[in-house]
Amino acid sequence: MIIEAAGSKPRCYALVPCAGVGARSGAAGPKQYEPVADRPMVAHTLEALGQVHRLAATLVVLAPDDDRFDTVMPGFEGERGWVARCGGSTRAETVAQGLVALRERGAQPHDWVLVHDAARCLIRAEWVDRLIDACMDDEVGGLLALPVADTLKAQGLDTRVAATVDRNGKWAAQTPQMFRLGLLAPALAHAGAGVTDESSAVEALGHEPRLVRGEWENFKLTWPGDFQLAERLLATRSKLT
Ligand SMILES: Nc1ccn([C@@H]2O[C@H](COP(=O)(O)OP(=O)(O)OP(=O)(O)O)[C@@H](O)[C@H]2O)c(=O)n1
Ligand SMILES: C[C@](O)(CO)[C@H](O)COP(=O)(O)O
Repeated sequence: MIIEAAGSKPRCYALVPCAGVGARSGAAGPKQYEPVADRPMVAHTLEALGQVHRLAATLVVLAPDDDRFDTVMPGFEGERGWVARCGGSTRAETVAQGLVALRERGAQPHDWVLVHDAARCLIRAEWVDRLIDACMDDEVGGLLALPVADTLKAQGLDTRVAATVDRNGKWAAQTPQMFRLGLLAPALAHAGAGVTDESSAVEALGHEPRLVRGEWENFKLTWPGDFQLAERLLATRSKLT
């Protein structure tokens, strides 16, 4: 259990892992800088997070040799926008290093950290607010996720079906994932570099994070075709607003 310091209300910080290479995307460089609806993907992500008023600051964690962010996001760094060039070779390492950077910037163990993939650029402020509302008074924290809608197949040899897996009660994890800094840091240290999301690390310590309904549109741009889909969705949004 994280003890709250007397008189100090927990703050919420966003931590955006942005140090991947995008190997599955087919892009020539890191996919977070690929243009989507006329802007680099990460610009959409950070614009949405900037509209979440309960976030005290957003920390973007870049690869140590990143030379693109400052060009595509001039003026991002300031009171509510922080950058740390300490990304690792896996997402979990990037997030763990980002937590150290948050501590160096004054975040406390009882503060909440909302980890959100740079690659989920269709996130909306209202969905982040939904997660904060659901988790703020929770002991552990939680994540946006969606109940699995398709029938699930387990792969056997040569892409043949080995079994059909019961989809009942199964959810696909999205981000943001929201945990106290003082729980998430030791959870990631315990889980190691290969863990694919924050929730699994927290679960491995015996906790049961809260599942908060996400949105289909909050998908992660992973494969080449995802970029055209995101482009179409963003175009529809700008016509509506
Ligand atoms: N070493 C890494 C790997 C991933 N990420 C970030 O984690 C998010 C989700 O990861 P994923 O979609 O897997 O991104 P990539 O690792 O870039 O893609 P791929 O696995 O296809 O190489 C992305 O915002 C990505 O930049 C990161 O910060 N550091
Ligand atoms: C964190 C995540 O986006 C939740 O679905 C996902 O686990 C990231 O996985 P990846 O293999 O790094 O894309």
